[in-house]
Amino acid sequence: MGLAFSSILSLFGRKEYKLVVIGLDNAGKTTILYRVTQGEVIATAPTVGSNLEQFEYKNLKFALWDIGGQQQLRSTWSAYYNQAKAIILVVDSCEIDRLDVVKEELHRACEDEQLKDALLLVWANKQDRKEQAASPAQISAQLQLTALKDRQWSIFPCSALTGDGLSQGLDWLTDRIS
Ligand SMILES: Nc1nc2c(ncn2[C@@H]2O[C@H](COP(=O)(O)OP(=O)(O)OP(=O)(O)O)[C@@H](O)[C@H]2O)c(=O)[nH]1
Ligand SMILES: [Mg+2]
Repeated sequence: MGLAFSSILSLFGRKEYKLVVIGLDNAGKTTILYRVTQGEVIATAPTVGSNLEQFEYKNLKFALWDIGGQQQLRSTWSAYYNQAKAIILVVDSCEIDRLDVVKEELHRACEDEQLKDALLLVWANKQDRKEQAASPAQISAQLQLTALKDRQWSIFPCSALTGDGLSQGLDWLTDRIS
């Protein structure tokens, strides 16, 4: 049965894994999307709706969904969760004032039945702003990541501008998928 299934998969091409990027407005989600899929930093405008890009990493195929993070758009996030292999939470590490709101949104997402088996990767973005950026440990504590039960999660510092930390996050994901 397993063999037959894998032959069918190879007939129609390799499986594609769905990743959904969430986070508050201005966190850097769209910048990360294009950094990861095109390898460059592009000028962004606030996302209304979503962006979808496909990419390959370590021989795995991914569909990366980036959703608008403005307050009035957050109720639409769950419409993207179906079949997601992982949720990627992008946090602006310099916006410590809004970590409480991030925490609420994250814990709401984690309670969604559609995400019960999804991996959680947290990118503590904007670490290039060294003076202002909170550390992953501080962000992890504020978001109460250790309170997430039955969930594989990890947090990585990163900068969409410099590209630092993005491959470490993707490595963590692919190690758990392959
Ligand atoms: N310094 C710094 N700025 C960043 C970084 N990543 C993104 N930005 C800037 O943050 C701003 C918002 O980036 P976006 O990628 O549009 O943010 P978003 O999360 O997609 O926002 P919404 O679409 O409104 O949800 C832009 O001015 C980016 O250039 C980073 O790593 N470091
Ligand atoms: Mg955006």
